[in-house]
Amino acid sequence: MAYLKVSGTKVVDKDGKEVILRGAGLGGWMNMENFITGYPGCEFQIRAALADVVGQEKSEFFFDKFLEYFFTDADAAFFKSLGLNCIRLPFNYRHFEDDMNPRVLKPEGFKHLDRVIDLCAKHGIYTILDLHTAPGGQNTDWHADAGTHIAKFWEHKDFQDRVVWLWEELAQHYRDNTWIAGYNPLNEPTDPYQTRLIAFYDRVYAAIRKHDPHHALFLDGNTFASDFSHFGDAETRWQNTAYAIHDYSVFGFPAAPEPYVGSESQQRRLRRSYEKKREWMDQRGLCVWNGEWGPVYARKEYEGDLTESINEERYRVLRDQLAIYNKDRLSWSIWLYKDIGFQGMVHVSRDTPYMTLFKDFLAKKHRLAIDAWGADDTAVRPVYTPLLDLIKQEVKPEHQALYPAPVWKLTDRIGRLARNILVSEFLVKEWAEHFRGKSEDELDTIAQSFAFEHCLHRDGLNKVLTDNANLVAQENL
Ligand SMILES: O[C@@H]1[C@@H](O)[C@H](O[C@@H]2CO[C@@H](O[C@@H]3CO[C@@H](O)[C@H](O)[C@H]3O)[C@H](O)[C@H]2O)OC[C@H]1O
Repeated sequence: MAYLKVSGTKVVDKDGKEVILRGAGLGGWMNMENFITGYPGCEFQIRAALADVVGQEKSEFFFDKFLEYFFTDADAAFFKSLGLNCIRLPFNYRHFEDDMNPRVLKPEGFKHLDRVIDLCAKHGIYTILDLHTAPGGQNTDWHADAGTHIAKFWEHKDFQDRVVWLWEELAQHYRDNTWIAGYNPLNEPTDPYQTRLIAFYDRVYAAIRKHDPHHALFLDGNTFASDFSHFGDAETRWQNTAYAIHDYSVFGFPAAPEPYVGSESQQRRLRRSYEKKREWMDQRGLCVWNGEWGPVYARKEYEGDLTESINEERYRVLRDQLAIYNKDRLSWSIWLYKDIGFQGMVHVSRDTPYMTLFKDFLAKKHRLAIDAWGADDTAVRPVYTPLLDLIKQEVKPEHQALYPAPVWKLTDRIGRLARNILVSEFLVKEWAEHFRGKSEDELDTIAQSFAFEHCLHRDGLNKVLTDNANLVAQENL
């Protein structure tokens, strides 16, 4: 088999035939995330806390088992059966490099990544490798696993040097694997000055190409993959490269300004926000990949009787987004394949050992709104309103919109710092304490909760995806 390539606006195979990549992201796996796997804060915090409670060896055992069960042959077979052909694989740099031992490759990092790439290949599924975290944090959010809202990656050359080094290692390891559709060197950068991102991309491009002239690159726009306005003529320096937008629509989230009914003006808004993100590529005839998109879903335990109607509305957003993408023959990767029940195509059943163990804790997390993604802060809003009012009163309006504004409003910033970073931090130990005294067998059973066999399917979402797969197959879209 030969490598896929980017040619003009398309991804093509060796015969120049267009291949539209349609799939999902394996978030929460080699880069764990709070709302996906159910812990508070960031991955580095819960890993340290679990080691404190059960010891380093048992903690490593648990996480290794978690990585194993999270994606197996059964997952790949199911994924393929939905008519999808590509999985984006987000991973945390810490699997490959220790902060206390920089630039020394940890070969064990390849264990599960290689395994899943091969499993996917066996089922005819392409993969895209996504470095989802970088030393210091390349963006302001929890999924950069830095524990802070300041993206230090942009301020320390050494952090950037380390990522360039890591991609050289990865490129050497994967250069011959034709089932890898390409590399996505940095998830959702937020560089407040914009220019440092382009300089970094120039460096990482050259570093990868030194070892691997074949694989396509998928480069995210700045500010959570939404803004290419400062890319200038950079595309002239980068060959075999596609550009990644992340096309989340506010209509797919609890913060939607109004119920989504698919009205003309709502559809126009969906399309406008998508077109704005891809403007730079369209002006230059470049290839676009939508690396993340998709609504979150209501849950019976929180939204009660409204659950089904809310979710029907979200499926409608999904269908309308897909109609837009089909028209443009867009390659996309929906967020997300598996989780504990908020956004995934499959989710861990509530009667598993993990979900039973954490039932009350998860309810508390929800009440305190300590995960940022799709948060419902109703129960705690009165606590934070005085802080918001104070800032509004005391800070000049022109100083209130700190980057990444306008994507982050003032309320988002307060929520991120006060709830998602500060309050979360206090709950890390409580999460880890649930494991105290557990034997290896018990830890294994808990980790097994994430296995495909113990997951339920989000049928509404999967039906939209398979209907779409049938449609595009019939109509050659
Ligand atoms: O790991 C993923 C992560 O990659 C993803 O990041 C978020 C993407 O959306 C950001 O906000 C959106 C920016 O564009 C506006 O148009 C949308 O309305 C916003 O939702 C957000 O700040 C990022 O954290 O999110 C999910 C993680 O699991």
